[in-house]
Amino acid sequence: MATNDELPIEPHETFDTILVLDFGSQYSHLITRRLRELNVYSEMLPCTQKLSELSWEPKGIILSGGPYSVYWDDAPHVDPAVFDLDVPILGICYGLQEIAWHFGKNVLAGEKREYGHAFLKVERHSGKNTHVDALFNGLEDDMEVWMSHGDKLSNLPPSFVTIATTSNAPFAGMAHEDKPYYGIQFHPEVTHTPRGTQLLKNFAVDICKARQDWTMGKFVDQEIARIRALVGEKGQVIGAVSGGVDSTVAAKLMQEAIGDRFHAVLVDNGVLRLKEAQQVKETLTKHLGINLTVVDASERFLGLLKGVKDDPEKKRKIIGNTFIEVFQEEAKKIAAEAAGSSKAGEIEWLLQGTLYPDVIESISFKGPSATIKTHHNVGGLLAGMHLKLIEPLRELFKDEVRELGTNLGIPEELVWRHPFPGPGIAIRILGEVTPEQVRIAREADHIFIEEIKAAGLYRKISQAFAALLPVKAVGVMGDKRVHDQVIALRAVETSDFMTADWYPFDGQFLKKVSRRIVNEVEGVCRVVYDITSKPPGTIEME
Ligand SMILES: Nc1ncnc2c1ncn2[C@@H]1O[C@H](COP(=O)(O)OP(=O)(O)OP(=O)(O)O)[C@@H](O)[C@H]1O
Ligand SMILES: O=c1[nH]c(=O)c2[nH+]cn([C@@H]3O[C@H](COP(=O)(O)O)[C@@H](O)[C@H]3O)c2[nH]1
Ligand SMILES: NC(=O)CC[C@H](N)C(=O)O
Ligand SMILES: [Mg+2]
Repeated sequence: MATNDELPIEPHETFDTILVLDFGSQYSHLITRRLRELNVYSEMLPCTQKLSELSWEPKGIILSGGPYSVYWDDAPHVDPAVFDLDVPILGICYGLQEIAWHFGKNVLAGEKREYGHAFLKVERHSGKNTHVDALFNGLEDDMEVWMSHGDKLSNLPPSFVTIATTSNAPFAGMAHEDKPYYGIQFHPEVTHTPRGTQLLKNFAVDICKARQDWTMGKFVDQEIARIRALVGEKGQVIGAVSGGVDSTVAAKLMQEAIGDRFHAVLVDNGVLRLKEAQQVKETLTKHLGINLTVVDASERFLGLLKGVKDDPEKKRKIIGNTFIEVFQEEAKKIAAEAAGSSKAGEIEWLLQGTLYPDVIESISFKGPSATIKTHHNVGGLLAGMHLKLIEPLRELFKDEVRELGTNLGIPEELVWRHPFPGPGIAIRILGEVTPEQVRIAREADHIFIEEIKAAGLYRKISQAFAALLPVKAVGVMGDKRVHDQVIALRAVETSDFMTADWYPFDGQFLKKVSRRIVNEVEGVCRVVYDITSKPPGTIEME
């Protein structure tokens, strides 16, 4: 493990790094993911990144796809200084067009758009110019690829040769005769291009000569060393820990790094899942040795939520703000308790479970996307508390966090838990949140999840829950008329939670869940299944 003197501060300083410059494609982050799967470290920055402001040297640069046309007046362009760096460059789709535009201004709107599968013919040049073939080395002459473009090159820029064609795109692949510059019109990062990962490997490993040494184990060692150096010998850290995978993994890292100088706090806001606070406490304390305080603030939260009926944003704000208040009070208490002891230092740091997609969103050159709903945010704690942030997962994607959690010995059922929002069941109870409504929603949710697990479907589904609708329907139970509430089940499949599709359960499964909920949960006489994708729906109900 590194000592403080030789402390590796950022992964790009120790690992050979491929820089992805993002032009706004929906798939840009997948390029980074694919490279990391090859154990090549990669980071993504906006396409507008000034190279003079970059403090580290990439081994290679990939220009991503994007929704613009390079010939538009307001199209984004890469800092021309990338072509002065002595590193290989690969342009993908818009990226190819950007290279062509830089060298020849030769891109225009095609007569035919090309979306979906296409057959690529590779052109080899061995003999005179072997390096231009390097991108397709070891790949077949005919490849299935995936395209998504409307623009095309009118001709090759000077000094480039064709390395691949499709029936609609005579310049589907090009390479510079002397320099390691390549462009491809198709997307190697999507699974619909079956040999795409091999192509990215050819670029990163063979052409850029990047070492394949990015592993979770090394990342953990570095991160622990970095945390120790940041916090110092005495510093104390407080962390909001929900029992969700992100905050649990972050907490485990902190605990490994600084032991009992890390204080994890779980706020029971009265709208957690059934018996959740107890279970999380047990898992974190007993199995993971994390010093967790559960603050029971359920009455306070439910008191504040009383009477809030028609405005979901109001619920979210009440919960978000009260989280902050409770957390601040707790930080003060911990500091006061530690004040007398010899090891005590001030609480200067706040742990957050920020992931790479959140970072990407906030650095996007397009700016953050429109607010659909206010996600409760521990970042809001900063103003009053003057805490500095530690975000050990800020370079990782969710599936990498799961891998890291597994490496750290966190039990599988915790690592693979479905995400659960901070405002909890409150945003799954449409209408007023009362203790009785919480009971109904919780019990129904518990049955639904129990059945999903029993059917072996939990890992196939990305997120599932029961919501409680604010309407009553008539039913007949035991020959008596009932007038009770309606539960809506929701289960979705998604890779990034930005878009999602509802899960196609079979009828028998739904029958069983419905029967159990109506029989076992008092106050419910009907169950419906939500078959809305996102968009236009969102995953949560409010
Ligand atoms: N009940 C809670 N008590 C303390 N902190 C919480 C609570 N709920 C949420 N948080 C904080 O808010 C952060 C964001 O919540 P979010 O649900 O996105 O992440 P998570 O709970 O760690 O993981 P997951 O996405 O798997 O649910 C958490 O990482 C945690 O710091
Ligand atoms: O910690 C959180 N605080 C919130 O306020 C919040 N709102 C939504 N979510 C989660 O975000 C993902 C996308 O949800 P939506 O489609 O409903 O926006 C889903 O996984 C949601 O559960 C939240 N998580
Ligand atoms: N996917 C892309 O990068 C598309 C690039 C460009 N907008 C085109 O239509 O050709
Ligand atoms: Mg959560």
